[in-house]
Amino acid sequence: SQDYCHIDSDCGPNYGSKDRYLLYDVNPPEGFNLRRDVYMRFAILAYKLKQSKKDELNNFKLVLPPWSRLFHWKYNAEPEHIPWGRFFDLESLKRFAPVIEMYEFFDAINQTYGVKIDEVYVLQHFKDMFETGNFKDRMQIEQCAQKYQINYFFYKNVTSNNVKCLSYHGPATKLSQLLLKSSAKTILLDHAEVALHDMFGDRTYWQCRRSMRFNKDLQKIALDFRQKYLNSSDEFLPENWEDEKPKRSTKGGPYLGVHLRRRDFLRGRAHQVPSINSITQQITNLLEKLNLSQVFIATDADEDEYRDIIKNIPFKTQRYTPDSETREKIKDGGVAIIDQIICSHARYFIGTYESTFSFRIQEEREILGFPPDTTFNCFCKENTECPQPTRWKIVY
Ligand SMILES: C[C@@H]1O[C@H](OP(=O)(O)OP(=O)(O)OC[C@H]2O[C@@H](n3cnc4c(=O)[nH]c(N)nc43)[C@H](O)[C@@H]2O)[C@@H](O)[C@H](O)[C@@H]1O
Repeated sequence: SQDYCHIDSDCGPNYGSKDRYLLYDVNPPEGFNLRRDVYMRFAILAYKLKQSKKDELNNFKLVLPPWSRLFHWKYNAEPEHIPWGRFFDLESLKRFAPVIEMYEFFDAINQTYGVKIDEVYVLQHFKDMFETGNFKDRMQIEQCAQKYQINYFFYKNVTSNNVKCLSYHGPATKLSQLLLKSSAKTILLDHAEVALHDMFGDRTYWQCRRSMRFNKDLQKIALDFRQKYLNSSDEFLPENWEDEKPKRSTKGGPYLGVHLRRRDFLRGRAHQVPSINSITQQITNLLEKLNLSQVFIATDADEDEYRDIIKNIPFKTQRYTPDSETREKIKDGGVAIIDQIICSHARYFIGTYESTFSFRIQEEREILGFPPDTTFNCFCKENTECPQPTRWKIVY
């Protein structure tokens, strides 16, 4: 019979230490770039806990949920647990908040037979929130609104005997009240996306965002591509994000960067998504207006659709397509990041209305120091004017 590691049993090398572990998981259908935003809410919580350290209960490490079975990605082996270090620079993340990879957590508590999480809280919205318009910050253990199935990160041997549903409205940082009342060694918050940002767009938000530097191998692939095909070399950023200074003078490489979200957006957002003809027109007009002769297109469109998009653009077009060996190594997430890096270094960027993929590119360009006019642009349904993205400018 299996045995599990409990708070009382000193079954791992670090189990006797004062470290506590905060785990979180996100609603399965959520995509890569919303998950990056949820990470920020919890990294800021971990950062603030560390700053306010008063008692020994306040000793949390935030465990990074592996990238398992994302709805939009293809996985070869099932199930696959991709650690954060494959996409991000762990050292940079750790300079902001005390985060660790899931495998480091497993090592620390020695889960030879599996892990039983001491306390699990499944976050849910208050049932009456929209009816009564009560948007005050509050939290309360309530009946689960939906049947809940334990399936943490697609690990069969991560379970819990102590699961409660927590109706919640407020920023993730308010959860510190709950965490510091408990003395559990391991706490998992599921449906973490229910908790909001503490202060969206303030200095701490941007520090956290700046700490999310990409994995260095991916940065190198993107730089090689820009040098080889787009006549673009690197923009200066200091080695350490903490040394970055405000600037607005970045010019970017001599190309237009485009992010075109297609696939499920064609169904879910048909009233906003432009036709192929309209896209061709808008790209051509922009290239002429900006006096640029090449465009880099990041898109989730398939090859046929991509060919239809570029066939009537009378300028040089580029798309990043890795060979099969590279794709196997960097996965769909790596390709997405390389697309984002290349778009974020363009002289001018135009993205897709309300796509979090485009939002992350805009943030990257804010960090790089581009003038906002060259960043906060999106395609219109027709080749006319339409609402443009909110300008969430960087704060230092
Ligand atoms: C309709 C909603 O859309 C939301 O997507 P949205 O905000 O665009 O932003 P993402 O969640 O990042 O987009 C979903 C996935 O599509 C792929 N993708 C999109 N655009 C590109 C691109 O230009 N290049 C590459 N390489 N990959 C791309 C990528 O795998 C990304 O993780 C989802 O998060 C929600 O779950 C929901 O599906």
